[in-house]
Amino acid sequence: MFQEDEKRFSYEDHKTTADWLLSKTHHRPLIAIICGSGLGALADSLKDQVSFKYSEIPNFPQSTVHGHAGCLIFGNLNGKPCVCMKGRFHFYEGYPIWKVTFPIRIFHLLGVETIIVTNAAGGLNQEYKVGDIMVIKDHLNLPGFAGNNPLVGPNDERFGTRFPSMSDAYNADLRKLACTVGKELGFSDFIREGVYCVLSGPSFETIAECRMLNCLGADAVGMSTVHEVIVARHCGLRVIGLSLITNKSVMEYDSSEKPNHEEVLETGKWRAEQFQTFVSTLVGRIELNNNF
Ligand SMILES: O=P(O)(O)O[C@@H]1C[C@H](O)[C@@H](CO)O1
Ligand code: HPA
Repeated sequence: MFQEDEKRFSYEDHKTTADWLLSKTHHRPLIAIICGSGLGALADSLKDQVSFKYSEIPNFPQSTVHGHAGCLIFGNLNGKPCVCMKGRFHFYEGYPIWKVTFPIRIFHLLGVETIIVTNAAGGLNQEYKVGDIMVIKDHLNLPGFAGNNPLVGPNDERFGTRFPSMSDAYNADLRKLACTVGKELGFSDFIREGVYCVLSGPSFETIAECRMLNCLGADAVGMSTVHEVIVARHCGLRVIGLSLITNKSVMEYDSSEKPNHEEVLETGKWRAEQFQTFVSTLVGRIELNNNF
């Protein structure tokens, strides 16, 4: 694969980035949030913000996708110290998979203990509606079946073990908390729990692929998140994942629907307020300092 020609970042390179950030801000985040496509408004609700463009952070890749602004924002959300990626990196942008997940290890070195990964996704489950929020219960790493796993390559034990378990990837207590918070907010009509499947993109799925993924047990399909989650679990972060169902996957040959990025961003805008309330309330209820 052409991307693997690039030299991987060492533990020391990661430390350089983390130490640079720690020297530039007084914030010491315990929760990291990754904003999915069209969900960047979430980052704007942080109080006492200190913000860095990705272009000024040593070793950081750049965002190239519309709807991913490209800045790292530190601040407090509902009283909790957070760091928020307003814009993530995707494999389809041409980054090697280890670079896509670079920020996760930076979060670990900053002292983060819990990560909230959000994304926009197509709804494969026929009961799902556009605008539903799916709490991710588990994932299917389809690129991983073909060897595209971010942990392929030499393992640095300072980050984590060679063979991490993924049977507990999405923290059960946090999933339960998310469902409780959803109920309390009166959001039950559009909160779901399901399985997210990652593909590499950037092309959307064919009808046959959507049918196959649904048969395999996937409720939603997207182009991100799973690689971040694998690296997060490898270095011991606690994970909760949330998918906004921005479009229904096309499952019928007589349908004239076509998934498109504009619809994805529009749904993000349309659900922005409730999505922000949901995440902010959840953050307020998360127990910190390894008290889990
Ligand atoms: O970053 P996420 O996974 O939210 O973005 C999804 C996948 C593609 O990047 C894009 C397609 O519209 O949205
Ligand atoms: N497929 C893949 N990725 C996506 C989709 C989709 O339908 N919607 C948003 N991201």
